[in-house]
Amino acid sequence: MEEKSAIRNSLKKLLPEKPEDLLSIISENTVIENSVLSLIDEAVQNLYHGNDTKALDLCEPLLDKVWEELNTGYWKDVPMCWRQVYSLVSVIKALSESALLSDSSRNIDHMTILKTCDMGLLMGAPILNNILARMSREFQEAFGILGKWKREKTDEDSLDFTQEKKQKCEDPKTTNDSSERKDETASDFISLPPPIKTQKTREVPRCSCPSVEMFQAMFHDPRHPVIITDAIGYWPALTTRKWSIDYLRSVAGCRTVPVEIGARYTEDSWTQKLITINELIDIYMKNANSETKAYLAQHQLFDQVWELRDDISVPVYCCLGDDEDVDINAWFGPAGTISPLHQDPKHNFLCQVMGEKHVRLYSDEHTDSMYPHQSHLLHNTSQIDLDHPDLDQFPKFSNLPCLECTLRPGDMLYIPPYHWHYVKSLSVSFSVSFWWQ
Ligand SMILES: O=C(O)CCC(=O)C(=O)O
Ligand SMILES: [Fe+2]
Repeated sequence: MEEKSAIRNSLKKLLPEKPEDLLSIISENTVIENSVLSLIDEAVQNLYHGNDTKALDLCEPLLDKVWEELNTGYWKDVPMCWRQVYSLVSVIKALSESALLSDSSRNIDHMTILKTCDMGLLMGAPILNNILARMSREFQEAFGILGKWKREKTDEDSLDFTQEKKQKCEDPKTTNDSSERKDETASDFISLPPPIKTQKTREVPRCSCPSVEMFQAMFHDPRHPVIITDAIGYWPALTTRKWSIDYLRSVAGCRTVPVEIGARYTEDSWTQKLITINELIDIYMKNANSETKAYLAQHQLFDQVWELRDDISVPVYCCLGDDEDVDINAWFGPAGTISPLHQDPKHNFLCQVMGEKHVRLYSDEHTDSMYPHQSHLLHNTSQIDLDHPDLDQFPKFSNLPCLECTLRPGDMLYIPPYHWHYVKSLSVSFSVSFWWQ
């Protein structure tokens, strides 16, 4: 009982002092109807006056109303104020739930509250210096969900590896080690896409931690893919808090995330759903050949789970662009996930943290021979299925030069803007991509 009220109090400390300050995130001339505004006002007043039951009961109809607004039309056209209100009501809901943890008639447990925070983080827009991310961190810590990896800053966290950085670029044929494929869960064999004999295929070159100037002169300006080695080895994710299935469960297992369900996003049966990371692991990762693939793909997990953000760093080379504006995405899934041949508009560092991935690359100079889909939604994706290439249907593709590689933990692949890429995981895999420009 005491522990529960301690949790509630530590969460309440994150709130602004006065109800007006919480309400101030809604701008004066908003499109939100007065009836909704007065419900929000009532919920906030009840929360600040300790009427948690009343505050919580007001949240359900409010969230239903906002949900409807969020799901009308295209996501990009949804007015930002509705997303902010979704976050605001999620804050009220999570706080009043935390106060009612001991109320046996309510059936609220730690998962209920984390789910409320996550729904706000996923559907809402950040408010009050990302209060929902701060609340979920506080909540996980207070509830002891962070387990044995509970954060403790050590000197090793800030280890600087610069002294060890060697500047040398090598031919991949001589440096590709034959390290064995290791993987913690299923190790069934995942087949590579068939080689296309008419294409001249080379390995992506590897370069050990070049200086920024050297990277710019050799790869960035001429826009050549390269695997930079020895550049991210100091990340806590690869050292002190070495990521593993157990570690991810411990830090983020209870968190709700969007996953893609289906072999690849070009298929009709492909869909998305919200599940916890524990469910992703238990249901989809234990059997590599499981019929249905689930992939936590292109998700800004690090804005949601701050503990994981502390385990990685933005690569130094991003200073060649606007390093304030880097999109960091997580890609976590079982063996056999496929990102079909596609292109993205920004520079990319695809960093491998757990497991292995096979990548094929084609230069943007050959876009004419890549047969992009006609539809607006898939115009950045090729119609060519690399796992079953049909060269009669796509003849111009047959003679293109191809680059390929296998990414292993510690590898950082530079993909220049608009370079076509196909990615298949060969084991349970976690990659982090940095898109920058
Ligand atoms: O790792 C993957 O499955 C795809 C990564 C990707 O397409 C990207 O980082 O742009
Ligand atoms: Fe991509």
